[in-house]
Amino acid sequence: MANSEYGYVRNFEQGDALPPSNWIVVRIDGRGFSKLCKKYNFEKPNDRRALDLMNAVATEVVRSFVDIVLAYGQSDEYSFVFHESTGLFERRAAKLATSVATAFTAEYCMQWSTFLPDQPLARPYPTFDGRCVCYPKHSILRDYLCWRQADCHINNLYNTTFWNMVLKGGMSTTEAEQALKGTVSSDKNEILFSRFGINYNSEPEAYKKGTVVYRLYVKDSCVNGSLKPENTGDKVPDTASKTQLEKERKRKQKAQIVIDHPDIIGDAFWTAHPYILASKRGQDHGE
Ligand SMILES: Nc1nc2c(ncn2[C@@H]2O[C@H](COP(=O)(O)OP(=O)(O)OP(=O)(O)O)[C@@H](O)[C@H]2O)c(=O)[nH]1
Ligand SMILES: [Mg+2]
Ligand SMILES: [Mg+2]
Repeated sequence: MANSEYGYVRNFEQGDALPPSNWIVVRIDGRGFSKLCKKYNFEKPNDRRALDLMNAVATEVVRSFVDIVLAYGQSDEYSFVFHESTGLFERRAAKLATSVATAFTAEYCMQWSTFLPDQPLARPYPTFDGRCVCYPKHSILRDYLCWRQADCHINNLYNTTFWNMVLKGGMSTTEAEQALKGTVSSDKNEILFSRFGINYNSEPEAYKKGTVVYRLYVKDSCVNGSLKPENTGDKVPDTASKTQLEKERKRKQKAQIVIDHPDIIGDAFWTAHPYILASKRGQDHGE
């Protein structure tokens, strides 16, 4: 059929392969979740059940795409970081974004009743959009993750203060909005403490920092994020053999997946887990 008179229509398709040696972030975001959260009476500003659902779903997505090295989530979004060396779907942007977003959507709907058993899901069902962004350097990828975590903190501090003023302080939403105009972080901390007896620092880490999902490897079982080659002495081949790649894939599938709420702006998390963003052998760009 390829050579039929209709074959030429393929020429209208646009290539969308992402550049090599870039970290690829697929960020998914809930469509119209402001409305959805109202419809299902999600607790304000954070609904633990909805958050747990998002994290359980992200864990399954990480499990099913072995080239995802880390995922970071907050609110109705999750960023999935694919290793810079991934060859999945020939790095085609649309395939990556749609595959992750649809996997997330399907899993979210399937797991909904486990986390919100009293709220039967009805149409329009929750959906998530997805986009790919490339980061050419490990340091820029780190800045991207800092950006999302800082956003989580800023929004959570605002929302926590706002909803306390409304739900406990008896203000209307307009009054609370007006009162918070022009305030900085320390003002909000002070409002929370003096009016509601809340020490913001004691709020749950999951709300303040968002969630990180990653594979936990037993110490020393990996070299630069790759399986330590067996029976090769100290020699590490530049290009992994098919058997090695297959072994590595299996090891990733079996690895324990961790859900945690660490600070990812500072260095401590990255120093403790150097394999997460490690370049593979032969692909180190000397950063
Ligand atoms: N009540 C409540 N709302 C939440 C929770 N998590 C997320 N949201 C809401 O979800 C919305 C997410 O914001 P956006 O993604 O910017 O907006 P959206 O309505 O999803 O719109 P689009 O993403 O543009 O389709 C915000 O309104 C949040 O307040 C929660 O745990 N509780
Ligand atoms: Mg949204
Ligand atoms: Mg959002």
